[in-house]
Amino acid sequence: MTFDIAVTGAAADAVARMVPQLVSDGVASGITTQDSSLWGADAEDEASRRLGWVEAVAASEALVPDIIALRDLLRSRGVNHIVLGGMGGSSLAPEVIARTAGVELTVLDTTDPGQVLSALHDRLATTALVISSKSGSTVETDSQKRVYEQAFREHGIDPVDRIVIVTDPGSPLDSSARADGYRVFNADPNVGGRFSALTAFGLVPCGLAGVDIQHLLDDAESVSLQLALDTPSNPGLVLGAAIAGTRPLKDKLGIVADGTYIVGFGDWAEQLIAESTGKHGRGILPVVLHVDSPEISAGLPDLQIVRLVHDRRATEEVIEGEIEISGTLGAQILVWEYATAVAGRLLGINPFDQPDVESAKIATRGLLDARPQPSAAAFVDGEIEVRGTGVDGVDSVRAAVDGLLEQLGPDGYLSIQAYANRIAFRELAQLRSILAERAGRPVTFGWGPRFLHSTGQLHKGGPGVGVFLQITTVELLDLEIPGRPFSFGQLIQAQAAGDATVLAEHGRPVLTLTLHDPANTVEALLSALR
Ligand SMILES: O=P(O)(O)OC[C@H]1O[C@H](O)[C@H](O)[C@@H](O)[C@@H]1O
Repeated sequence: MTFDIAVTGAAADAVARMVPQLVSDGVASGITTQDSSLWGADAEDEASRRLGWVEAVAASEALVPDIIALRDLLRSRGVNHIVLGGMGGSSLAPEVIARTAGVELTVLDTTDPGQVLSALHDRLATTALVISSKSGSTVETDSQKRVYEQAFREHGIDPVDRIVIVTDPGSPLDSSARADGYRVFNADPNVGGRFSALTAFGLVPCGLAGVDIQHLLDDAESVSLQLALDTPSNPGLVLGAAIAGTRPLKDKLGIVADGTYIVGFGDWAEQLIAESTGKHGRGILPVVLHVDSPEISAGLPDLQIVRLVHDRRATEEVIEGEIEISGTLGAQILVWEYATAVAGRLLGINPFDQPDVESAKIATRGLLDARPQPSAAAFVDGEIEVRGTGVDGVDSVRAAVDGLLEQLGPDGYLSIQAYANRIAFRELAQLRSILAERAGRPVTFGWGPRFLHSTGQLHKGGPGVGVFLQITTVELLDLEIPGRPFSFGQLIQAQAAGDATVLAEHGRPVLTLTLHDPANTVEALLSALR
């Protein structure tokens, strides 16, 4: 199994219409030789610093022996548990790679105090922490590092022996970590976060956890020549045209794991597609679905289904209108990166920037500085406070959510954003299918603050047709962030409130449900909405 793609229906029409032009324009070879002019003059400067991923496989080979040597050293010291602190492109790929390999890696991409506390209390004596941040300035990652440094010290462990840093050369984290004596792996600064899966960002945490990272690179290498060629069968051109060339554009992309051995691929692809394409009022909304999700059989004209199947045989039985893909994880990562770059060209956008991510960060910082009293709830239903759009004249959570769904347009979608402990309250994710039944439109589910570094860009910069259901939780225990004037609990609340403010400024409806003592209210919420 290397990589196979089959297209039917509108996707096949798009391939027939677009690929010959992409071939004659030399797009595949242009991407491979890092031609930064492929996305227009406005994107050229950024693209000139963002195409290093095309040679990531070759460049990363040199890292493998160092990572394996460090893994063995840590193991010889009794370290058998790896935690990864990082957000977005610095954590989504490692999670998929490790889960697919069946290797334990604790991914801490949160500011939820309960989830951070649980991680801190989990095998600290035999844990090493990888702190990954390209920019070296992401507040979540910095907070995770601070709290682990303190915990290690309190347990008589020198953090220098247990914390490994992955960052770009010259970042603030690079300088401070080197000064503090940490082991630092530098990544290629000419690769953006969401394209960094096959660089040190994907390889260091996974390799330390025990994944066969050489195998991953070999799988990617097996498609790299095919991807470089200006031929009609180039899978990067075919997939790019199939997802971004339909007319009218099917701008929701349902990603369905249907037999693939890859675990959680949609969670990684979400960031790649949403952050790369969702800007200037355009974009493709990734929607992670199950085989039995209501959207699949609903016949929605703007939803393109891509099914990740097990092998070539399955791709011979493609469901009409769908795209079917099989392939190894390494191959899939590289093909989807090429396809996303191709999609950016077809959509006429710069696939390498994320202009609207910063707005939520600014709003969060403003709230952390000013610490305003939270606005009064419009009403309280049981233990759930209700605020936001469409709550006038209603007095139940169910009626408020119905009011939100009524604001869905014919091309709209519902985004559920749960700022919560995604381990302890994983059943909150059931809200997706519960509300998809009722909404009749695509529904996405994201954990906050992790989605802010992923689909968050598209929700604010994309076509502007989403309606938003925020779930926030107030846990009984909070956790201080050493050396910071705010706690994890205050940070996550400010992140939720900041993003709600920015979405509202974009004219989008936002309904916020706040669950006090979530251990006792999550089930009540699910029951209220079933
Ligand atoms: O790796 P870092 O610099 O910490 O960035 C983590 C994430 O931050 C931002 O949200 C960017 O939009 C993402 O693309 C990036 O992956």
